[in-house]
Amino acid sequence: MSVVFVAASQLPTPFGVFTMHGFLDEASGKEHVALTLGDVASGEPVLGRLHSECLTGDALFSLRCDCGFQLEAALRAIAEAGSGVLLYLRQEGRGIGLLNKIRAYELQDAGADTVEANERLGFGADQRDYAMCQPMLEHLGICAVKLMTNNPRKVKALESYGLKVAERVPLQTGLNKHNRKYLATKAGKLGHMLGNLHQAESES
Ligand SMILES: Nc1nc2c(ncn2[C@@H]2O[C@H](COP(=O)(O)OP(=O)(O)OP(=O)(O)O)[C@@H](O)[C@H]2O)c(=O)[nH]1
Ligand SMILES: [Zn+2]
Repeated sequence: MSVVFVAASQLPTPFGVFTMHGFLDEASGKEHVALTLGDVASGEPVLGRLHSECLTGDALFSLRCDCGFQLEAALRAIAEAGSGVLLYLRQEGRGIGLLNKIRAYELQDAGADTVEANERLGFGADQRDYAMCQPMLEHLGICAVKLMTNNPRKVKALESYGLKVAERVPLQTGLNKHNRKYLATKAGKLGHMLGNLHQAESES
């Protein structure tokens, strides 16, 4: 896989001033981003998140999923820790793309769950691969992470690329009445570890 670093700049956010590193995956043409804060290349495990693109949740305030809430919580946690990394991966809709995700939402509006909807459209339940993470993290000098995720596939994927996941840090936030079924399906069919899901349902 050829993932090349292109440029880096500052990215001030409400949580802190991150450094934004831009990468091009030459095979797919996808443009990925890493946000870092503090010293991430010390060799010690850094707080990290692999965040898959969700235009609807990350930018359009959608309550159908938990993505936007997780993005904010992860950046906040990194800022509080004083160092860490968030890889923003352009694998929208668990890899099926935005327009197909809207097709899948249409099927979900008619009663399908998130997995059934993908399958009815001829896709796998989760088509993501995380191969781009290895060269991105290597460029940043990161070999070990404390990974903020509820998704065991992300842990396995990083380990399969020779990266060390020193710890899994649960990232449960943003439960509301619109995403309750979606999150239950993630736990039931996709293996997400969402044991304390019902602790903090927010009104929407
Ligand atoms: N196909 C499809 N994709 C969805 C749906 N809801 C959210 N997504 C996508 O699912 C992905 C969620 O990614 P992440 O935030 O990395 O979350 P995750 O794999 O659930 O694991 P965590 O690390 O625990 O958050 C994003 O790419 C979203 O666009 C849906 O109903 N159908
Ligand atoms: Zn989402």
